[in-house]
Amino acid sequence: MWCSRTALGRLQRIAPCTVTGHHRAMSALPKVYVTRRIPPDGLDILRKSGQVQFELWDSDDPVPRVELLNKVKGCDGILCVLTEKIDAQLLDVAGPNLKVLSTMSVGYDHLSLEELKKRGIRVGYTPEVLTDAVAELTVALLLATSRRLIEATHEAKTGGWGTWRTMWLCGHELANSTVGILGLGRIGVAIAERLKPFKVKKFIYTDVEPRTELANMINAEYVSLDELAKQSDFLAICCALTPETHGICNWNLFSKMKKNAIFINTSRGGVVNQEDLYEALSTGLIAGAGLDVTTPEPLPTHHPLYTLKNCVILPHIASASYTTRNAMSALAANNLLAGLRGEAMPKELKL
Ligand SMILES: O=CC(=O)O
Repeated sequence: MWCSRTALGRLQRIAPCTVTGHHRAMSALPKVYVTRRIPPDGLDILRKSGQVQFELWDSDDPVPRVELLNKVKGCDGILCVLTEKIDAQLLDVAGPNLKVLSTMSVGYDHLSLEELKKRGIRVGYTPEVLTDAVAELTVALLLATSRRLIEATHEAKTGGWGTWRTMWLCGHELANSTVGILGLGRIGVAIAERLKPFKVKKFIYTDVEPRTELANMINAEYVSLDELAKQSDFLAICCALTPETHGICNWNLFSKMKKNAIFINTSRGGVVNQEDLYEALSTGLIAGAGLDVTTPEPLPTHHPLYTLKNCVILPHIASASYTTRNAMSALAANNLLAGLRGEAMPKELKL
């Protein structure tokens, strides 16, 4: 029977399944596997649709690969999150019934698009609904890094706060600065819109080609990657992780940056060469880095980047607001259902 309870060893809690759909006709309903406990709005949509029977990995932790491979067999649809690698092996195991893959993320570097396309599987993702939350967090991380907030609270808590000192915990301010954006999309624009009231002097950006319409919204100038590195006081990384952007933030880039520059990454850890970033931060080549994403995730607690006062590391929380995560889960559910009905998805990735 599709509904089963699975014991998964000591670390993993038992993953209860959830089945929805009309009982009378359940066996006729498309089968869907949901790879994680997703926020309630998305689950409600799936439950109330009466359109699918679905099983859920009802845990906050990722489904073990073996279990995932077992569960996707014969499925018509999969709703996944960014920790699941959707590759040829998984798609082969899932088999020919699989028509729709819906990811609850704007990023899709965990999906093998070529393999999906080859099999005619449609893909839904969740852009736009998370733009505000990600931009907000990026600004928070930028300010925490440039104004040294984490270091400062640590000093206050641990007795480092002596008298008021003239140069103690000085940081870098946004007023009159040049802000660079690597990869100008909706999120980059939303970040710039939020930074503008801080009296930023100039926005510059680079991308594979000029994004004139978006750039006009924030009066940003298109420059080369070299110029972006040279001119930016603050550099925000907003590009997708692709073979072209993998490791693009490396020694070559850092060595061209200003000594006072603050580097902020809320896209994917893979765009950064972390050894080079460590060197750049520890030798004072650049002033600081704020990272919401790393390689790997979680970043092991013994990683050298944690030893640096000028590196602020967050555990990939850019879209983590209640509203946004619910909106992402609702959109992922609606993408899945529309795809299974053979209709246009609210947000479909063009393969
Ligand atoms: O990183 C988060 C996402 O891709 O949605």
